[in-house]
Amino acid sequence: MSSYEFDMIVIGGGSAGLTAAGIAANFGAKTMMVEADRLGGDCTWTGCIPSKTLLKASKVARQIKDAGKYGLVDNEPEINFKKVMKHVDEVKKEVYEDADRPEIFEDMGIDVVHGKAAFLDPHTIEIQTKEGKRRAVSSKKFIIATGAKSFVPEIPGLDSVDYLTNESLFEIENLPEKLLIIGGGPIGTEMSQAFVNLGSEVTVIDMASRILSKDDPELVDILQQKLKEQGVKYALDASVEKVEQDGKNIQVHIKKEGEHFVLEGDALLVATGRKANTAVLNLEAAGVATQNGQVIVNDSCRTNQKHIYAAGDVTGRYQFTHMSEHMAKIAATKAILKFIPMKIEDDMLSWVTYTEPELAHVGKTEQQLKEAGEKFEVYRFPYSKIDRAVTEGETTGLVKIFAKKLSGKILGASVVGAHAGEFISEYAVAIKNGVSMRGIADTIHPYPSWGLGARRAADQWYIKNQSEWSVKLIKTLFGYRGEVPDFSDPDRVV
Ligand SMILES: Cc1cc2nc3c(=O)[nH]c(=O)nc-3n(C[C@H](O)[C@H](O)[C@H](O)COP(=O)(O)OP(=O)(O)OC[C@H]3O[C@@H](n4cnc5c(N)ncnc54)[C@H](O)[C@@H]3O)c2cc1C
Ligand SMILES: NC(=O)c1ccc[n+]([C@@H]2O[C@H](COP(=O)([O-])OP(=O)(O)OC[C@H]3O[C@@H](n4cnc5c(N)ncnc54)[C@H](O)[C@@H]3O)[C@@H](O)[C@H]2O)c1
Repeated sequence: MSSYEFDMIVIGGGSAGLTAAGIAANFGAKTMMVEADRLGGDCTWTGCIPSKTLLKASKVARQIKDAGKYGLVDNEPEINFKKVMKHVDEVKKEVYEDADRPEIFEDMGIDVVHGKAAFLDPHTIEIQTKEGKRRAVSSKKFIIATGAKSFVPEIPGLDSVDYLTNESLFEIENLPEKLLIIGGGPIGTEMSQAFVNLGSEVTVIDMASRILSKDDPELVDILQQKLKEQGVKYALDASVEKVEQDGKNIQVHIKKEGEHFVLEGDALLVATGRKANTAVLNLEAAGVATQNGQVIVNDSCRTNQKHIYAAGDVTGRYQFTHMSEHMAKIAATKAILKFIPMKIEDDMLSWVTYTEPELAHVGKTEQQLKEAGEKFEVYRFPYSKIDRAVTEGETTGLVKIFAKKLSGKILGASVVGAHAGEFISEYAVAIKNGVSMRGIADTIHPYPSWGLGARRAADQWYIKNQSEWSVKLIKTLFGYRGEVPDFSDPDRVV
């Protein structure tokens, strides 16, 4: 019998913590979950849910503006921003009530405790409640799932202006007239579209030469072109020199191509990455190793301490809800059942930026494949050839698949366009289960579904593998008398 009070303590109740605690309890471990704030974490309260709800409201506004393209009348949407934000708030609460409430986890037998946890020694944590009460608890095993918060760079003057981060953005009551965003990553890009559609003037400032630097440049260009058409302005390759408050306005001083410019807005969103929540955990007491403040884990999500695992944003490895859940599943299973072979499926990493058009990716990027010296073909298929895209007036888009020429083995895929986030799941299933381009091409997909676009894109594998000599061989073997098609363009789309 263990001398510890619990078999498992999960620290943090966000996407990773909730998943890990649920799995641990399900395996019969006496489990405690400690949460400093509200169960649900970043995703429910300050991340995915509010951002996607705000984006949806903004997309509806855009549809009203652009109704003419469906034969209806273009109209200027009447935007009551307070109501929009009330709706965002209601959706957060709905998700919390449905999936994150403490009672749901208490019903699984989990001891849910509110308070901030810090290690006292490798097997004991101290929990400090909001009221200042302290309690020490011991456990045989731990999973650290304390997430991350916004990283704010040291820009002169930033501390003296009222800037926003994802933690405060979804609490604002008034629509900014001019919103400046520092950072053109997923947060900056999604929010630039949300606010421009709702009527703000938006400028994105980034020190990099392009937005969404982890995504395929060809596809990012397509998305960025759309965002520019909708009114988003960009100051890229720009270094932010200082920030100043000028009455109600905020001035951002930038240097670009050797010249100095001042951008002015009534709101400033800082979206420049994330910083792991490890400062208060006292990880030294547990002997857990970190790098740049992030908990170091191996592919089984184990730290350098055999009984302590970590999952999600606190590890700094991926910073997506689905990856936090994937890691939590591995961490909890490995911690409880030790010998089950499970590891992070890096090759299957996927993500979606939920703009309109969406931008999605799974598996290896073209750049990664080139760097690894891998031989592969790129199969492109434009949305303009997908009948459903035509009927829906959503022809801006491109499917790009990276696969082996002969076997058709899929190594990665990137899609920009409507429902790209759904497309990408088909490629994720294919990569995981070894379904080749031919396998997708030969699978019946209903007409005229979006999914049929995935099949048609896979048909390109047949097209690219056809050649003049193969047709000539067929003709000779069977005595056929037709013409040999023109194969001079290997990238022709059929
Ligand atoms: C604006 C925005 C939009 C996003 N959109 C998407 C998206 O569309 N899709 C996607 O996949 N990902 C998205 N993400 C990323 C996603 O939100 C995170 O990857 C995910 O929430 C991380 O989950 P986590 O459990 O690791 O951390 P968190 O959700 O941050 O949970 C950590 C929890 O630990 C608690 N905690 C911290 N320290 C302690 C302590 N000492 N003791 C006790 N508790 C503690 C915190 O209060 C928190 O509740 C978005 C993020 C942002 C900011
Ligand atoms: N749809 C999604 O899945 C989704 C949506 C939002 C956020 N997220 C997650 O949240 C994480 C954080 O998002 P993010 O957009 O804050 O971070 P990010 O790290 O992806 O992008 C930050 C951007 O800010 C720029 N930057 C950094 N410091 C700067 C400075 N001083 N001046 C000018 N530019 C600067 C960088 O060049 C980069 O382009 C993402 O990595 C992602 O994993 C996911």
